[in-house]
Amino acid sequence: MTTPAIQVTDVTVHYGEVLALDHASLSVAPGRVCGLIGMNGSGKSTMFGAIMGRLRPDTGNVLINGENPAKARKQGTIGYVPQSEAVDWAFPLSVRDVVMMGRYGGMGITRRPRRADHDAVDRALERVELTEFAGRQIGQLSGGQKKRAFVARGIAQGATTLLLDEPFAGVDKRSEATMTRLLRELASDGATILVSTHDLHALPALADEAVLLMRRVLMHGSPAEVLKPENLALAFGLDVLDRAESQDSTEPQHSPHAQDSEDAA
Ligand SMILES: Nc1ncnc2c1ncn2[C@@H]1O[C@H](COP(=O)(O)OP(=O)(O)OP(=O)(O)O)[C@@H](O)[C@H]1O
Repeated sequence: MTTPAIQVTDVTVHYGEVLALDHASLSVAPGRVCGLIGMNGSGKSTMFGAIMGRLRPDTGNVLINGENPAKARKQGTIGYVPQSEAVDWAFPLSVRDVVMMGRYGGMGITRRPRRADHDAVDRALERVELTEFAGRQIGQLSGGQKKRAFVARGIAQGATTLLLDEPFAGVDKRSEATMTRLLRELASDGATILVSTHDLHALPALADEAVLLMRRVLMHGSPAEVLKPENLALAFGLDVLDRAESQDSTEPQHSPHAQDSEDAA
């Protein structure tokens, strides 16, 4: 049997009295795109923290390609695209600097970048179609472009597992389509991708499989199965069913995110 790219087994996490993950288990095979969905506070970011080895579970364990997550992080095999809120966009770093950070994990921040590092950064920028923005301060990109800059950081570091926390929040449909295409291409090249999203409409085009999270994994199946209103109701509450009926759709939750535009950049 193939070793799962991401294996979360029986993970429980508390923040003081708050139970954020409750014996959650999840397995994602290499080359798959998996959507992680759940309401606010259902534990998605905590799940990412556990997978990245940034927090120590009270119970259970995580393996990345059969390795300890701290080791995977050190080796650069796991990359992370944070929520926009988690980034200080005013920081005086260019897009190229951000992508170059993907190379520091392997070489230590004290070493000057070498030709191979610059080449890897160039290739990553090209892959995410940001070459022309390389010199721009990171905060002066559109929402979708910022996300792609962080994907490029993961590509430059050679990550084979990518975690994306809300990559579609605050981006327009065109940026969403560009990101979806990019993630699908990376997966066909063998990368494993776990994406948390509130945008349920994005899931069928994006993901091979989806996980419903509510402190524990309520369901893990195809997007079509997970998006059935009766299954979404398990994670989002019964009002989802009412909205689904009124829209005559199996994709009941429209993303309320603010729009921005790549063209505005
Ligand atoms: N540092 C913290 N200290 C205390 N409680 C926390 C902390 N971080 C998260 N929590 C709580 O843990 C639970 C899970 O939070 P988490 O951020 O993982 O959820 P989420 O699904 O990512 O939410 P969102 O969709 O809003 O980003 C929530 O009840 C949250 O309030």
